[in-house]
Amino acid sequence: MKHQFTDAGPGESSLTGRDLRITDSTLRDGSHAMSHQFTEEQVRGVVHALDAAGVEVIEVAHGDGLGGSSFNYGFSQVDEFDLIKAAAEEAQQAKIAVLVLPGLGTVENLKRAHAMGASVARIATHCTEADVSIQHFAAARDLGMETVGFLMLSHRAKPAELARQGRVMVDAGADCVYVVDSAGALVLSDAQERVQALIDEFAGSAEVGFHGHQNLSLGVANSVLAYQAGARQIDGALCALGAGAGNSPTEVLAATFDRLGIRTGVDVDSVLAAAEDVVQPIIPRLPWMDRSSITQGYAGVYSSFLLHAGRAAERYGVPAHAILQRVGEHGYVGGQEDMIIDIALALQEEHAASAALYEGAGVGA
Ligand SMILES: CC[C@H](O)CC(=O)C(=O)O
Ligand SMILES: [Mn+2]
Repeated sequence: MKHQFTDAGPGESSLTGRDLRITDSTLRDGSHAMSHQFTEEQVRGVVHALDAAGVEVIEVAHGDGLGGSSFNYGFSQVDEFDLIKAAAEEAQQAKIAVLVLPGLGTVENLKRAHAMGASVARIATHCTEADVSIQHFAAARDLGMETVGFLMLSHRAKPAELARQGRVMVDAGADCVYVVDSAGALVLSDAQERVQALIDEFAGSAEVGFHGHQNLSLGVANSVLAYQAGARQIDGALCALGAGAGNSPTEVLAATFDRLGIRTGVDVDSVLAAAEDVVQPIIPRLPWMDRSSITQGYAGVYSSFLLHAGRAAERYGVPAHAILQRVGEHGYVGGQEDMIIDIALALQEEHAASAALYEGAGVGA
């Protein structure tokens, strides 16, 4: 059954006649791939192009959400509140969204983002920890913001458990809850079953969204399956700019849904131009499915760990994909970035020990 939005309200569009809302996260998830170095000029250019293409929600923040700029996660070049303000000034019709991870971003950060012009609060927790979002939903609703819950690393919870966690967010005030495939680890029916479980649980009382990553190259296919299961909010990023192998490319989502006759309200030609003319020239490295990012999808590792693992690999002389494989085996979650160093040191020690053994045995002498 197709869902039609009619009038503006929380979770709804002021546009009529579209079946699905695309939220673009180039300026938030893409911040991971940019090592959080977006400038105000770049933000204005991307917002202008997305807005003109008809994208209705544009997320802007540090890659790890409000308050993420830090030694542990990486410092932003420009204060995210200045970027949010610039985005809100630039947007003619699009809403500006922000992401908050309770424990990292605070209610005070949310209030400040709202004062800068953000009107959608996306509140993210690990997929089994939805209860830590409750006061943030209350604060967002008090501010009159549209509210979206983000259940991260959704592959780590079975559909029924994810639905229970989604219920916690809806009861706390979420207008929509996303199945977030942070590791790009969900394979087709895995994504669809999780979306379906939330749809059944909410029974129309809240929407369901899907946020994909390309580590196994399934972001767009999973998004289509999510739509077919009932998701009505789908995330993307121009040129796939996002953590790991990147997000589902917004321009591919727009083109694919258009070919399926599913209306997104996004003009395909304009969004293709936005990707090629505005984003491609400013990014140092296109997200790609290489050994490390595929390992993330395969082993179920948080996409934002990619560049942290790359830096540790360089520093300690061990392969990034080996670090990520082990992160997957340990099941580390967002916030445990420092364990990447621990693993790199352990791998370095193991390599040194096996090299000594090799030499001691006279092999290669
Ligand atoms: C660190 C927040 C994270 O990047 C949120 C997200 O986009 C995801 O979990 O995929
Ligand atoms: Mn993401």
